Amino acid sequence: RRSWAEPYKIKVVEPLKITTRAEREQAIAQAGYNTFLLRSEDVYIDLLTDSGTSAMSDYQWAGMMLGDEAYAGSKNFYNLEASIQKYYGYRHIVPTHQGRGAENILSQILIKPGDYIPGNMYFTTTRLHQELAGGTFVDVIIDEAHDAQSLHPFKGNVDLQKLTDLIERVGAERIPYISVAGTVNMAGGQPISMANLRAVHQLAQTYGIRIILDATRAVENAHFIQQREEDYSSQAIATILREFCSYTDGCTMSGKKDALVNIGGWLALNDYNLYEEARNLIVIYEGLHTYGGMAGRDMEAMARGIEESVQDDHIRARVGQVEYLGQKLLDWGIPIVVPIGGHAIYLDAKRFLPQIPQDQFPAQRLAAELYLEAGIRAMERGIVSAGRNKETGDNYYPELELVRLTIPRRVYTQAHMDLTAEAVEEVYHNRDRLRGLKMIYEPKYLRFFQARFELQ
Ligand SMILES: CC1=C(O)/C(=C\N=C(/Cc2ccccc2)C(=O)O)C(COP(=O)(O)O)=CN1
Repeated sequence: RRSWAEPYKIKVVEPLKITTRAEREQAIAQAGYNTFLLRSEDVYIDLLTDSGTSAMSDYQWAGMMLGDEAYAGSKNFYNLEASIQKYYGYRHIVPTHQGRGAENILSQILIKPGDYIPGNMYFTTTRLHQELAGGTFVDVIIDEAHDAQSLHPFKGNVDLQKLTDLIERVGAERIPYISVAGTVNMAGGQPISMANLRAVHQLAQTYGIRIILDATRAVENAHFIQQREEDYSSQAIATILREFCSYTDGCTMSGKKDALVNIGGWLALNDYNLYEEARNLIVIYEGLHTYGGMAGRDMEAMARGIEESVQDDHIRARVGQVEYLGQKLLDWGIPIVVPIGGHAIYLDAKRFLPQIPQDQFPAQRLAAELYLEAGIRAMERGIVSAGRNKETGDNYYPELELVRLTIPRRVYTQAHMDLTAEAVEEVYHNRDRLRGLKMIYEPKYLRFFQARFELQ
């Protein structure tokens, strides 16, 4: 079997600074042991997020020079609208500056206080916007998704019994929509199968309940459908994506992931009346309905990024790089979430650091240690990210206590992956000496972004 290589060559590079351990000890202490508070210049390999960190192509950069910065009616908006309609299949498009812009508008037009929004595992910003609109998120994902070691090929699947139970308990009129994410970030970038989404669609139709897709990484989800569902093994990614979206009534989108841009997003809706409401809120929160918080050049880059993102060679290489890193770690016995996800490797901090109780933030500690070891920045995806129950104020104690090594698209080489694997292995080798953290500053919302910690 011939090795695979990236379907692109590199034309522009950004030199990276390599720091000393002493410099990193100072930097992480000043950052309160929170990788979000590190300066980018103090980071060697930045695996914090795949959001907004991808490299654009020459085709996209050329598009940046074609920015029509007219306040209203920019031609780049119509190019973007056409690209979304072509590849995602939705009828009406409302541009937003990024995913949260779409989540804010969607929540305001669809959620009433006392509503329930079922979804396949929570996502931090999505759930917060649902709660700010007076809704309650209800997790209806299959149980296997909460088990880091389960090899279920589609851990993003909805448990139809859990969904039915909720609908029977609260009534369909209290459920403005079902929130489906493909892939599921907090479960480890895990896909939902086409068969399951089709079944959710059929169930939703019997109750007259809408489905809104979080399409942020739906192209990666299409890759797993192509690889793991036999009916789709010979279908193109673009074809799979269109069918996937056709089972939903609209989507929120962070273009900063699949769509290969540094800023951008949208809210897509098939229902004209909902679109009209969303379009009216855009002029309050995002600007005009033909730019939604983006410059013309950003819309052009995203229109072109969408086209590139659905190419089979691109997505195979993208997910292939994640699999390459994950397989190395599995071969060395490092505990990670399986199956390997689409955009990141998730270290299982519960198994990595069993000596640290969850309320001393093992994933937070592990992310800090990886930075100290090699200047590699990862993200805590455990108890700190899970936050507090909005009613009781108690910490959530999630099954999954993870450190996410998130791979930006078209940025790092295989050598960076090799070095990352070696650094993780080194930390694993010395893991017994690590102790917990205590939180010394806790923000009210999405605390993981700005919280500060000290060594126990
Ligand atoms: C599935 C999904 C996402 O992953 C997503 C953003 N992800 C991000 C960025 C992020 C957001 C919140 C906490 C930490 C990191 C990621 O690092 O994974 C958004 C919001 O989009 P936005 O950032 O453009 O507002 C909606 N849905």
